[in-house]
Amino acid sequence: MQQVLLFALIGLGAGAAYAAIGLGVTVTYQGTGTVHFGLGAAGMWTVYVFDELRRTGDLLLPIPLVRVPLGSPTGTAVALVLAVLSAAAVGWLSQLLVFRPLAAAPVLAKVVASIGIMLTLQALVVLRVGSASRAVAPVLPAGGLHIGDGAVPQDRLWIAALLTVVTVALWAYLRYTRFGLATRAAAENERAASLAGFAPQALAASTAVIAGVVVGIFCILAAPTLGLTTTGFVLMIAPGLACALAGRFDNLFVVLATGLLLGVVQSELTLLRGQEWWPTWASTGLNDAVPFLAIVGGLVLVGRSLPTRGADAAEALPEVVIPQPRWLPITAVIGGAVVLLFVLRGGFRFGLITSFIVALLALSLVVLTGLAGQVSLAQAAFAGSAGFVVAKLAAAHAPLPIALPFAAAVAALLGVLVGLPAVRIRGAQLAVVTLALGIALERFVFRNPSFTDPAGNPIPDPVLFGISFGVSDGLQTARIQFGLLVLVILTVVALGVANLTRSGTGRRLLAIRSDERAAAAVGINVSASKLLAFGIASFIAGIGGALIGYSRGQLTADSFTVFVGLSLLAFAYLGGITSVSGAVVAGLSAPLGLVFVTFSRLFEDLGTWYAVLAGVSLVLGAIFNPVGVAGAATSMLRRFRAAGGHHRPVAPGPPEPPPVAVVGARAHTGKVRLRTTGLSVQYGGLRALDGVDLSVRAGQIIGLIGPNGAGKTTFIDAVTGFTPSTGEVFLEGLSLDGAPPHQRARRGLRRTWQAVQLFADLDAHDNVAVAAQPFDLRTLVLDLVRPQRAPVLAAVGGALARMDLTPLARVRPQTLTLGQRKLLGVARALAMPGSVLLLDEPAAGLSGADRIALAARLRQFAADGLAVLLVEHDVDLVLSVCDHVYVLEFGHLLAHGTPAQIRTDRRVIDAYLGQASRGVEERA
Ligand SMILES: Nc1ncnc2c1ncn2[C@@H]1O[C@H](COP(=O)(O)OP(=O)(O)OP(=O)(O)O)[C@@H](O)[C@H]1O
Repeated sequence: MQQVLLFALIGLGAGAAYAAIGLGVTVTYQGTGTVHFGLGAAGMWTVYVFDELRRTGDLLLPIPLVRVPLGSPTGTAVALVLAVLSAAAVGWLSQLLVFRPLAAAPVLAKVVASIGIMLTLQALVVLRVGSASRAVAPVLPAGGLHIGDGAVPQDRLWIAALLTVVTVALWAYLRYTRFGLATRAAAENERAASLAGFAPQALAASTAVIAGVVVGIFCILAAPTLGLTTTGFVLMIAPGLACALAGRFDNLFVVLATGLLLGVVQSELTLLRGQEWWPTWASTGLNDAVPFLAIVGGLVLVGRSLPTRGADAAEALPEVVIPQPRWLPITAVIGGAVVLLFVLRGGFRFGLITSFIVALLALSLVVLTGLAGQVSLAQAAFAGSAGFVVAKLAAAHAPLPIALPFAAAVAALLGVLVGLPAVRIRGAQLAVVTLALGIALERFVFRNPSFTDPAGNPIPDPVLFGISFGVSDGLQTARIQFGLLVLVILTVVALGVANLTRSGTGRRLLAIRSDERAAAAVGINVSASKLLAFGIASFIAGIGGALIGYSRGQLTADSFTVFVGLSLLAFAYLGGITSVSGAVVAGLSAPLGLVFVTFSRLFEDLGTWYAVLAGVSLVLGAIFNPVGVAGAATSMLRRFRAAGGHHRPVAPGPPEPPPVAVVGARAHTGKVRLRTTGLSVQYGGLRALDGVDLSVRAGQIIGLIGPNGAGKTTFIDAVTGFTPSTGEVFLEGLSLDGAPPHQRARRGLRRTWQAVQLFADLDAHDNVAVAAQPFDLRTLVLDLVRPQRAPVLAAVGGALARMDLTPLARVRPQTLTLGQRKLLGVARALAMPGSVLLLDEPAAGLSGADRIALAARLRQFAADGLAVLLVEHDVDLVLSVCDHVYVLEFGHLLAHGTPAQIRTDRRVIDAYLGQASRGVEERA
C-alpha cells in the first residue's frame, strides 16, 4: 500500500507536465478557437533555451542560425526569466503569424499549421543543439520526502502544488477579470468582445502568450525528472490533449485532475511492471497507450454520430480537383517514370523508388482527408502495422501475392477499428485520436520486443513468377525490377483513387465532407462511409508500409514513428491533399525522395534543414496555398485553358425530363404515405413539438405553417430522424421507429433544408447525382474501375431540368443565388427515389415570378403522385397551393383544415395570420 502511495506521488511530476500542456491547449482554444498541436514542442523549446543558457550562456532564437552569446553560462534565475520571455515570444509569434491569419480557416488548415509549428520548433532545436538527450539541472528542491521506508522526491509535490495554484489563478483570471471574461466571450462571438471594447486579436494573443508561458515554466520544472529529448515533450501533447478533451476545452480543474491522474496511473503501471506476474508483452509502451485509451473512451462517450442542428458541421477543406481521364499526360508521366528508373543509378534510383512509395502513402491521405474530410495523423502507423505483418509473413515464406494483400488487409482492419471512434467525432478531435494512436502503436507494438525484434525484422526479397523483385543484389542497391514493381502498384492504386474521386462513392465522401446531416438526408450512411474511407485509406497505406519493408529488407520501428506520420501529412498537404497529382508531388518532395536525394548531394546536413523547411512550408502552405502545389498548378492550367477558349462543356440534361421517381406509388391513389401520431420533441426544458398528429396522402400538398419557433423544422427533423422524438412516424403504413436518417431517406423520405445545406465541394450536377446513385458493394467495386454510369446521369439531368437548372449544372452552390440554391435543394431531393417530399421554406429567396413557377411545380409533383409537405412563411403561397393546412403554435397543433377554413379561423388569425400579414405589410 505504501508502495502504491509512493508511486502515485512520484507520478505527479509527469502528470503536472501533462496537465500544464492541457491547460495551455485549453486556454489557447478559448482565445483563438484553435487546438494547438505544437504546444508540447513550444514547451520543449523553452526547456532547451533554459538549458543552453545555463550550459553555454547562448540564447537560442527561433530563427535558424541565429544564436546570441551572452558571454558565460547564466544563473538559474536569469535563465528562467529569459526562457519564459522566449516562451512568451513564441506564443505571441504563433498567434500573430499563424493563428491570426487562419482565424476563419478550415479546421484542417489550423491543425496542419499547428503541426507545422511543432515540426519547425523541433527541427530548429535539432539544427542548433543536436538530438542527443540531456539531463537538466533541477530548479525546485530535489531532496526526498520520507514516507515510511521510501522517499518521494520533493519536487514532484512542489510542481503539483504550484500547478494547482496556477490553475486557480488562470480560472480566476478567465472568470473574474474583464479581460479574461472578454477572452471567453470572444471565443464565442468576436463581435461581442469588440463591442465590450477589446480587440479580439489582442485577447487571442494574450491567451497564446499565457499558454506558452505556463507550458514553458512547467516543462522546465518537470524536465529534471522527465529528462530532455527533442521528442519527449513534443509528444506529451497527446496526454495534454487528453486532459484538454476531458475538460471539454473549458473546465480547467478537470484538465488539472486528468493530467495528475494520468501521471499517477502511468507511475502505478511502472510499479506493476516490476511484479513477477506482470506479462512481458505489457512491459513496454503501455504508458503511451493509456492516454490514447483515455482519449478514445472520453470522446466516444461524448460524441454524436451526426452533428446537431446548428453545430458547425461544415469542415471546409481545400477544393477538390476532380480528375478527368486524360490518357496522354498519364501515359507520359508513367513513361517518364520508367525512363527515369532506367536512367538513374544507385542512390538516385533509390530516391525515386522511395518517392513512389511515399506517393502511395500520400494517396491514402487523399482518400481519407482529401475526399472524406477525416484528418488522420496515424497513416504511418497503419503502414507500419502492414510492414511488420509482411516481415512476419515473409519470414514464414509467404509469397508476395499473398503477403502484400494480407498485410494491407490487416492495416485496413486496423483503420476501420480506428475509424469507429471517427464515426462519433470529427475535425480536430479526430486528429487528436489519431495522433495518440500513432504514439501508442509505435511504443506499445512496433517497439515492443514481444511483438517485433528491436534489432531489425528481416524481410526476404519478394519473388513473383520465379523472378526476384528484391531491392538489392550484391553491389546494386536499387534494382530496376523492384522499382518497376512499385511503379506498377502505384499506377494501379493511383488510377483507382482517381476513379474513386470521379465516382458516386467519391461524391458521397465529398458530400459527407461538406455536410454530414445533408448527406444522411440523401440516404448516405455517414458512419459506414467514413469507415469505408478509413478502410480504403489504410489498405493503401498498408501497401505502402509493406513496400517500405521490402525496400529496406529489414524493418525497425524507426521507419514508422509518429514524426514520419506527421511529416507525411505535411508533404501530402504541401503537394495537394485533394488530388492524385498532389500525392505524386508529395512523393517527389518528401524526405529521402528524389528531390531530397538530389539536393543532399549539394548540401551537407540537408536532413535537418529539410525538416525546418517542411515545418515552415507547412505553416505557409496552410495559410497561403491550401490546395497544395498540384492544386495551384491545376488552377493555373485551368485559367490558361479558359484563356485559350477550352471551356469544359456544361452537362446537358436529357431533352425530355423524365417524371419524378416515385417508389411504389401510382399517381392520385390518395393513399396515406406519411402519418405521424403523437409526435413530440423535447429540447431540455423546451417542448418543441407536442403530440402532433398529421398525415399526407399521395397526390396531396399539405401545408405546415406557424410563427417563428413554432416547431415546423423540428417536425421535419423528427420525421426524418434528425432529432430524437417520441410518438410514431409511419411511412407507407410501416413504422419508422428507431430508423436512422439515412435509412428513412432510403425508404422514401426526401427533404430539403431551411438553411439549404448543399454540398459545397460538389457542383450543382454532382449535388443532385449524389442523391440519385444507389449504393451497394457492386457499385463500389465498379466505381474503382468505371466511375460514370448512364442511368444516374439521366436521373440527374431530369431533376435539374425540372427545376430549370440545366445551364447551371457545372456551377458550385456558392456562386448561385439563394433562390437558385433553394431550387437546387429541391432538385437534389427529387433525384432520390421516394414517395414523400418534405420542403422546408423552399420559396425563401425566390422572386415573385419564381414563386409562381415554384407553385406550379409543386402542383406538378402532386399530380405525379408525390405526397408533399410544405413548410413556408409565404402564407399566400401555402394557401393557394395546398390541399390541406396544419397550423403549429408553441409545438402543438392549433388548427388544421382547408385553406379556406384556415384563412378564416379566428385562432389562426390571432396567433399567426395577423402577424404574418403585418410582417408582409412591414416588409412592403
Ligand atoms: N437543437 C436544438 N436544441 C434546442 N432547442 C432547439 C433546437 N432546435 C430548435 N430548438 C428550439 O425549438 C423551437 C422550435 O424551433 P423550430 O426551428 O422547429 O421552429 P420553426 O417553426 O421551424 O421556426 P422558424 O419559422 O423560425 O424556422 C424553437 O424554440 C427553437 O429555439
